[in-house]
Amino acid sequence: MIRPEQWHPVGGLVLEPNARTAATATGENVVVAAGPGAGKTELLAQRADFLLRTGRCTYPRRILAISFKVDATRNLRERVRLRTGPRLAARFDSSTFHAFAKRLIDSFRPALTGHDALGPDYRLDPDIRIEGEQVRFEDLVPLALSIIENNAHARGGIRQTYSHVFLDEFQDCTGEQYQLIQAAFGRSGAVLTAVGDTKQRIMVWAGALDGVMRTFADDFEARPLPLYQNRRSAPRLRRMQNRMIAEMDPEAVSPAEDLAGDDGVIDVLDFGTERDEAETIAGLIEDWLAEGVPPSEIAVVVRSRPDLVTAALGEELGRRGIPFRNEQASQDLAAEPVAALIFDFIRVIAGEGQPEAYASLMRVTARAHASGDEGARFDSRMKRFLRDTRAAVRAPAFKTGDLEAWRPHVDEFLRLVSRPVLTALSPGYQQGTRLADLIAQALETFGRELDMDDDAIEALRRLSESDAIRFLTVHKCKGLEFEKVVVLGVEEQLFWGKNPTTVMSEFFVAISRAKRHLVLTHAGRRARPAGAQRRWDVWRTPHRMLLGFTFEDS
Ligand SMILES: Nc1ncnc2c1ncn2[C@@H]1O[C@H](COP(=O)(O)OP(=O)(O)OP(=O)(O)O)[C@@H](O)[C@H]1O
Repeated sequence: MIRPEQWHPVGGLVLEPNARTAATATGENVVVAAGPGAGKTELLAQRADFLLRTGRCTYPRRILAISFKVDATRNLRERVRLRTGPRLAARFDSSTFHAFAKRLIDSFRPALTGHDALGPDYRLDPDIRIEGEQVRFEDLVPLALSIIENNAHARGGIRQTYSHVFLDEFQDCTGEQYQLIQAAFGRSGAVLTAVGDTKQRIMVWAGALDGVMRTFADDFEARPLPLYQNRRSAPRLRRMQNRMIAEMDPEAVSPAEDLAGDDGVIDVLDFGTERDEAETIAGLIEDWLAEGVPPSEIAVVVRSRPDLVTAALGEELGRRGIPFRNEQASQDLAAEPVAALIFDFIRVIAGEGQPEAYASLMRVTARAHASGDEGARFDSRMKRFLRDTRAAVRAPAFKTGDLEAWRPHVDEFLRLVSRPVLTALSPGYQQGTRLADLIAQALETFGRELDMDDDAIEALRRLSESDAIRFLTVHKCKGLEFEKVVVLGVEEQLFWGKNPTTVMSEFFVAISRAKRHLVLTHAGRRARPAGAQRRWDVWRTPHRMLLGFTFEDS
């Protein structure tokens, strides 16, 4: 343990004064409002390191960090583990609002009474609530709130557990979520740190509270500590962001002298049709890859309906053998341990030299039998099975491009791993049909990728994070950053909405993901893609207002 004055930011980072104050605050709540790339998430990781290393978060109490997306929770957990080491990081719980609420329900379920009462084997379902048996995802936060509000034992338990609470992307907190935070930690000894950016508020449709950061500052007497630097984007890109900030939040504008410099590129490309667009953008991407830009540093962002808007580009990339991943379908799935297990299995039997996949496969399957003779027998059975299956899928008669040919092998593998090991992979797998649904989804997703080129290893590359270019919606790209960002279709027909502020915030989130190179496109005509069921506008108009922010003031 070290004294607070001995603490330095880990990784040799230099924190600007407000960031350092927020990272090392001891008795007071803090709200950090800052623009894109200011290092808000990094600040939380540093703060966790400070609290754990100096013992300000006293053993055995813990830190709770709440983010909005599963991959953001993973990212933060991983950063803290790397910075602080596994032993101290074990007291850092990184969770989504839904997961936190579910944990409360599972721990204090008998406190739910009347219509809210739930049996021990209750299930989760996306759409249907059945009294006593099944709840929807959207019911989790209100049920957890009811527990906290009505049960002093639960309230006391949660307050005893957590001495510090972090709230990431707080601008998107909804009324219900805010109530849960208030009920759990309002007027308690817990110290709260909230970070967010009102200009990136894109969850208004889901009930994000108007002015939640200000409300929080008032209710929790939190000290506002704005950050001013942008650690992510090159100056030319920051100047474009700054022109948008001047419209959205004039007080947060940076002085021009802070943004001087020629580094960074913004291209606006105008196309006749989506085919021309696909060809040029695929060509650009091919060049970037040839120059050595890693695929994981390239993202294509669309406002909505990514599967339709990117269809032509996907075909063109496929034709050129460039792996890409449509995150709409696969991002959440890739985070599921059972999907990862299935993909690793296919990698091992279909590919050459897949040491990482093999090692993680064996790590999981080793759990089937702990140790001793039985363990050794299981191990050799698994190895034999893998050898035989490898031979089977390499036989000339095996139809590599047909999902149905793979299915019996995957089924056999999962049977061998055994159901108890599979259900132990994640707490949610014991409930209802979740495990079976995920297995079916993993196979379907693999099948869809397989249809593109009949190549199992290429299909899996497209599904893996590091080897594929990512197609993302604005909502999925929140909190991420890439060297090259292409925003496809900056058109009135895509960037529209009842609330112009939200449209602007969404565009702002998209463009602020780029570190050095931003490409904005629009096409005059987008042919109706196969599978477009709802309204589809063939003729398109460039979004002049949004594109106007690319012009440098002279
Ligand atoms: N103090 C610092 N010094 C150098 N680099 C930093 C510092 N803080 C953050 N960074 C880097 O800057 C980039 C942006 O940081 P981070 O993702 O934490 O920003 P953010 O404020 O959460 O952004 P956004 O709201 O746009 O998602 C990251 O690459 C991070 O590693």
